[in-house]
Amino acid sequence: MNALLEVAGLEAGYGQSQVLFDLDLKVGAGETASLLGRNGMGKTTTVRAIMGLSPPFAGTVRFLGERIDGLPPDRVARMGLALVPEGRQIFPNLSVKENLVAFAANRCEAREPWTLDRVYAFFPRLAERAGNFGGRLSGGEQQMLAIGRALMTNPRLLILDEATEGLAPLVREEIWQCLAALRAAGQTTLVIDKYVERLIALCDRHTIIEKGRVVWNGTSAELDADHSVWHRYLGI
Ligand SMILES: Nc1ncnc2c1ncn2[C@@H]1O[C@H](COP(=O)(O)OP(=O)(O)OP(=O)(O)O)[C@@H](O)[C@H]1O
Repeated sequence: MNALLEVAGLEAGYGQSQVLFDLDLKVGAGETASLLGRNGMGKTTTVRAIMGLSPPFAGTVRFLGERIDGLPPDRVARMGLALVPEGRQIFPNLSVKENLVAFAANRCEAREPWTLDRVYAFFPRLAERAGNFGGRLSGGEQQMLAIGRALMTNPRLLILDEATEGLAPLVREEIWQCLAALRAAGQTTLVIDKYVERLIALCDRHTIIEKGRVVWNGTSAELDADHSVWHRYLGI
């Protein structure tokens, strides 16, 4: 696999408290990958370490073959990584349009970059609500805005942390469809979520962590075929 992101031997945590141990993770160019695990197992910490938000204690994070561990978050973002964080964190007092243009860039030098018009075509609901404050949107619209804002940076790698959390089933389905469309468009994506069946349908490969360590990784076909893994590590 031609790895776009390659995490090796990652150890990270908060202050004296170590959360991740010798964690390896790869995402190939053009792949959609998932990071799975029960609550509190270290998924968000992994993403924070990749993005430079929680500098690793040890290990390496390579992006396009270059070391990015230890770089500040803005440098990591400029390399072409974009995070849609847990809780969305859109700007409530900026309009939809202002949220979208705030960090616009063409990080991956795409021939057909994401622009305001393209994001509006992808999420017509955002076009309808262009002048509304972010804080006045529904949960699903806020999630679309968070994804649209990340796409406006034209990321080489899009990371979504619990993008469907707290959404009604129909709205959740809209987000899954949007992720499938991004995959079809060739977007490389790392998805953290808990809906295994939807992730199997969406993703190429999966990594499961427990107590900060990788306990399983494999393809969708392998995860689909072994429900004992779901039971053992995901409590399903
Ligand atoms: N800011 C922090 N300071 C100290 N400990 C933290 C902090 N954030 C998370 N932790 C701890 O790190 C561990 C891993 O948390 P993390 O948020 O990475 O898990 P997660 O797998 O993303 O779970 P969830 O699905 O609940 O978000 C947990 O024990 C958590 O209590």
